[in-house]
Amino acid sequence: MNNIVNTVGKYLYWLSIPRIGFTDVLDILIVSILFYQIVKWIKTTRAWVLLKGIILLLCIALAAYLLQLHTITFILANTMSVGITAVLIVFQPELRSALEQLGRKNWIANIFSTDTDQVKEGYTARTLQEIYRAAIEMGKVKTGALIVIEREVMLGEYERTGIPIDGKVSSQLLINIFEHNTPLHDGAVIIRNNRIVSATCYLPLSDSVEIGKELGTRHRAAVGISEVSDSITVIVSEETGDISIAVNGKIKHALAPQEFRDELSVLREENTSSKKFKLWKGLNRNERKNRE
Ligand SMILES: Nc1ncnc2c1ncn2[C@@H]1O[C@H](COP(=O)(O)OP(=O)(O)OP(=O)(O)O)[C@@H](O)[C@H]1O
Repeated sequence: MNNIVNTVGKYLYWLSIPRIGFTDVLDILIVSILFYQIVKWIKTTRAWVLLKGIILLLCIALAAYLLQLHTITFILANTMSVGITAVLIVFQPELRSALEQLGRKNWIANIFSTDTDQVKEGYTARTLQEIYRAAIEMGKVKTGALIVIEREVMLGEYERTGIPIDGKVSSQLLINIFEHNTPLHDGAVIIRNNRIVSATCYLPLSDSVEIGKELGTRHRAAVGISEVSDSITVIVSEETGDISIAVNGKIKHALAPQEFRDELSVLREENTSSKKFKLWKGLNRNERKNRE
């Protein structure tokens, strides 16, 4: 009898609810906020894609371990330690900018803010139509233009190199910005959430050898930004009036109007397919705003 009571007592001991003090709650709260802030930051950088890759690798490592696949477990365990050093080197610019922001940020306001201006709303058909119309018009008269359309990866550090605009996207505004001999025509325009956020932005230049020799720094800058982000960049050549698109480190040069329209429509499809659930509210709100 005593034995049974002792055994049950042992199990009940493990089942008993531990005492939670104020410091434990504070501890969990701080860790949760930190974790949330880190994930939020990662989501706005190209490290997000990498994080998904790391999670996949961890799943494979776990499966290999459970299935006793010793060689795969050994290889993954060893590459991961080297991988961490590689990640620190590759993402050195992002880490540096995060640490710089740490010093600049108003932390209390940031932690408790709903951060509504950071919410991605998705591009409306109207915005894409305005960009299309502006590029075609500028191409006809050979006005050089560089239009970066932000997607998941935030382009804040490039936006800060330019002059803030915060204007609704319209073909007239874009044409006006890139008009020769005006103060805003040099550099790139960045578009976020159907608004032109900044003009005269300086973009990183690509050193890819795949870019044709006939293409100069405007095209290199477009490819450069597409290498460090998931943005889509529209380039209008001042020399030829050709319209090109840079995406994922590649340039699609001298597009026909229909090809250009199709390339832009990718942004619209993103809203209506993969992000349907996440964005439907924001999209409607945005469309309503645009109709007003
Ligand atoms: N790093 C950069 N970031 C943003 N804009 C840039 C950058 N480098 C160049 N530009 C823009 O490109 C213009 C120079 O274009 P350049 O003639 O060298 O390029 P290109 O690719 O030959 O284009 P185009 O066919 O229009 O002549 C600059 O005046 C500036 O507006």
